[in-house]
Amino acid sequence: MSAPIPPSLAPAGHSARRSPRPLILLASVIAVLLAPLLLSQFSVTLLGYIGLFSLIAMGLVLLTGVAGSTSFGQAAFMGVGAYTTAVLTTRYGFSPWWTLLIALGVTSVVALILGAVTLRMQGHYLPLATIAWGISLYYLFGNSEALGGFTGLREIPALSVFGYALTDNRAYYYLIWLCVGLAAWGAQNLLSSRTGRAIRALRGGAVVAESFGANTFALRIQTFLLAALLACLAGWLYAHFQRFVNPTPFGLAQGIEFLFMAVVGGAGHIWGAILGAALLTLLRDELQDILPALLGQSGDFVTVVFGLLVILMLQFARQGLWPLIDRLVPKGAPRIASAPEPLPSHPKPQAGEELLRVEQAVKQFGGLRAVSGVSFTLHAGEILGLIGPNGAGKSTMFNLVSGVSPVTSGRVLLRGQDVTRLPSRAIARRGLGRTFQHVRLFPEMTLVENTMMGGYARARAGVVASMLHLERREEDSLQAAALRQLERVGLSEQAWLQAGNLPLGKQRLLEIARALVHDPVLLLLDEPAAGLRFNEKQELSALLRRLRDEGVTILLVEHDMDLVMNLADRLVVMNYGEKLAEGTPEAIQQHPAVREAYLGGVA
Ligand SMILES: Nc1ncnc2c1ncn2[C@@H]1O[C@H](COP(=O)(O)OP(=O)(O)OP(=O)(O)O)[C@@H](O)[C@H]1O
Repeated sequence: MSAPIPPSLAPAGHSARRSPRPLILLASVIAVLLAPLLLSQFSVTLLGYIGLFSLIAMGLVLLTGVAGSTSFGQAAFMGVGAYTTAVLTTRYGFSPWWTLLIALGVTSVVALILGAVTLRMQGHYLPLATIAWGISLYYLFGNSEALGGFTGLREIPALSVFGYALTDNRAYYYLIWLCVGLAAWGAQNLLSSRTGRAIRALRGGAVVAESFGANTFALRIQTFLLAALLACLAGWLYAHFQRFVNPTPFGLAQGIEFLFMAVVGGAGHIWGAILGAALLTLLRDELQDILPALLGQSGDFVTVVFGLLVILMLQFARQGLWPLIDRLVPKGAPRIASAPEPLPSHPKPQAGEELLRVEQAVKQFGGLRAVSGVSFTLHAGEILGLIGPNGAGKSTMFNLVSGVSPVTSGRVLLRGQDVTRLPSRAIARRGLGRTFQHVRLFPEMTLVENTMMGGYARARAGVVASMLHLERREEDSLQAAALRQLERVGLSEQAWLQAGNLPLGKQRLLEIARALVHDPVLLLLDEPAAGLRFNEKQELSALLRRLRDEGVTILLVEHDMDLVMNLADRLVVMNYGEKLAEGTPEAIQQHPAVREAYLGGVA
């Protein structure tokens, strides 16, 4: 069945004119193709290095810029690729094309082991771990006699393609830039896909991505693996380009420089990786002659300059240089599919069906009982308000229901199924959608992209299908679902604007649209009226009432008594972690214990 998009959803805020971007891309490809014919041998070699470093910086864009996991150890993965082929070709006579497969395999094993051990680390522990393995692998290369020690391995054979030996730097240049082109295409595809959006969401913390049903640890591992494989490919190409390897280019200093490339170019942008690699490689080439002459002494002053450059970038252009360039070129109008397939939906509950049952839930934080034996039920088509004074345990209860933190004892059942011990992504996949007390959107992404994130669990395409752009139909369906929910919450006019441009009230509506794309059977709203103005609160009330009338079931944690009393069908009142009362808003307003403990003069 096709689901046409209403004409009212035509994209606003985009240029109707043709974007020059395809032409610029074509001109860049032609420039890359012609460069070896016009430039000196030295310049072609330099461009070859830029290509190699671009591959590694692209991996870092995905890993660090997009997924938010900082790595100083990518040079070590380049070393794994280079040394694997160096040893196998020089010592054992393997064909280089076989060694590519073996190197990718070895890198996968190393990356999966390192990733499994280190990627669970939070904060600064992960970068420290990447430094540790960067140093370890460097000394492993240097101290192993089998790997040629610090003097390295020589006479690595040239690659040959269809019997034609690539002994000329120009031929390598084309091979390297073919790899760069394919990697950039795949990475761009990935970033604009369902998986790419979930990887982007990792920066917002695991709780957000898990609330869409994404397995954040698996996403981190996949991104880590991808970055490692790109570095390995660069290392393999490097070994056959140089025909010689030693440990120096795979040390920590080089790992840091790769990170600089990504930061300077624009750590969140694939093209920024190429820009950063080009700028720093060309700058190093120029400065290593100029600086010693200028300063009258020899030494690695280039790294000092790079360090200062990165500090300045972090101070004045934290997103790197690419966004500054990108802003100058207008974007084309987005493509809107005309008749996409609908996405799979959760089976709809019967009116009045018991959706949620919380039985004697207890949450203990050390000596504090934040939730103490609370029970309640929620039926399909209801709005249930969870209220109570500050510190009463509402947010903790919200986290127990959504699986963000496990109960100490008691049970939570969703549609009759025990979900007590399930992680939040599994509960999300059973039909729970949620918003956050402090809005957790992605300000640089459009409203449509933000909303599409919510449909993660309703689509299937993984990393490989996304990189090869085989998920187009699914993407169309996700986009159509996102546009429909944006219209439902009244944001279709702004659909193609960046979410960061919205006032808080609209951002809260956008979070609701994102949760609705998930097709929730139960919607959890955590203080949706917090920080809203009077008009915005009225808009929110009207929307929630409309959603209830359309059959959406809502559990609402809210401080605004006017809003909650007028909206909720029933209320559960918590105080000091316990359930104080339960009933209709009218009954609650008359409840003596509630009046005394909480409502005071409001009732
Ligand atoms: N992770 C935690 N570790 C320790 N104590 C916690 C933790 N989370 C919450 N608490 C404590 O549990 C109690 C209940 O907190 P909770 O945030 O659930 O209350 P609340 O009703 O949502 O309050 P508010 O309306 O201010 O958001 C508080 O005393 C709080 O300090």
